Amino acid sequence: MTKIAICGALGRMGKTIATLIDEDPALEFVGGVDVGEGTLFGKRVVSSDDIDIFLAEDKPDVLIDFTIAGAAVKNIQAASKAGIAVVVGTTGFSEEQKEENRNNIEGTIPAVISTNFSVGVNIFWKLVREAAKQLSDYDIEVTEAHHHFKKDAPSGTAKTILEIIKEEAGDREEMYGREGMVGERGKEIGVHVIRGGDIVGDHSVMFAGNNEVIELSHRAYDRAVFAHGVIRSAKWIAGKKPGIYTMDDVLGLSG
Ligand SMILES: NC(=O)c1ccc[n+]([C@@H]2O[C@H](COP(=O)([O-])OP(=O)(O)OC[C@H]3O[C@@H](n4cnc5c(N)ncnc54)[C@H](O)[C@@H]3O)[C@@H](O)[C@H]2O)c1
Ligand SMILES: O=C(O)C1=N[C@H](C(=O)O)CCC1
Repeated sequence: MTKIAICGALGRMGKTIATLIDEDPALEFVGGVDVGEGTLFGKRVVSSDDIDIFLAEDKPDVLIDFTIAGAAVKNIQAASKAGIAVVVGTTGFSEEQKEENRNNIEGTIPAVISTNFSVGVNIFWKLVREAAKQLSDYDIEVTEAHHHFKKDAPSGTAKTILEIIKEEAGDREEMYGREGMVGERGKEIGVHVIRGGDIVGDHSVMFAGNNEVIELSHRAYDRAVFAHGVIRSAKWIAGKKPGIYTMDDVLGLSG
């Protein structure tokens, strides 16, 4: 039985993940951490100020983090001190925060980090990579849409898409929306962010050439698609050697 705790337990993703853990006979939900205290599936959710005591007392095998970047850095540090594996889905990290996470993880604990835990998105990234490689001279536009409450922009998934495109099609300037006379320009990637309603997560990449357009897109209809990938990662990471792993490792798609 793998014991799991969640940081951000009372949030949208926290509750979705806890529901799947509760239904899985191979997993035990031991509680969580959030800004305020509460209970979830009969287990305590403590204030983030008490994370060290919580980890020492409830001893999870894996700590899952779906909070906000600043909080996630501290939670990963606490897991590292306690020697607990982590699965991190939080997005919006700065380069400095990513470096801090690497320092807290490498050589100390195993971690799966992904900007998107949906299996479909991980395959979508591979399709985008192939298209960017083959169509490196086309104009490329990235569009993402998320719900009204999403804090970071562009989404972590869109940032991963931008990294992939640049790796395959060469470095390009990111152009966030356009207004006025846009005139002549060099190679760029247009980035367009939409926020509204309860959109779970849409991403699309358009490759536009002369007389033709190829568009690749992924749409999530339910947060369960992310949560299922998180559960798969939590089962996979328990007992692994220290280091940072990706969903490719979890899904056996690397190499
Ligand atoms: N990687 C993925 O597949 C994936 C999927 C969905 C969401 N996300 C990311 O997960 C994060 C959370 O998304 P959400 O929709 O669940 O947000 P949310 O706002 O519903 O939930 C976040 C929770 O974290 C809590 N929190 C804030 N600071 C905290 C702290 N210091 N310690 C503990 N808890 C704290 C909040 O109170 C809240 O309950 C975002 O960064 C989002 O982009 C990633
Ligand atoms: O709802 C969110 O917030 C999501 N965040 C991730 C991102 O930033 O890419 C994944 C999709 C949903």
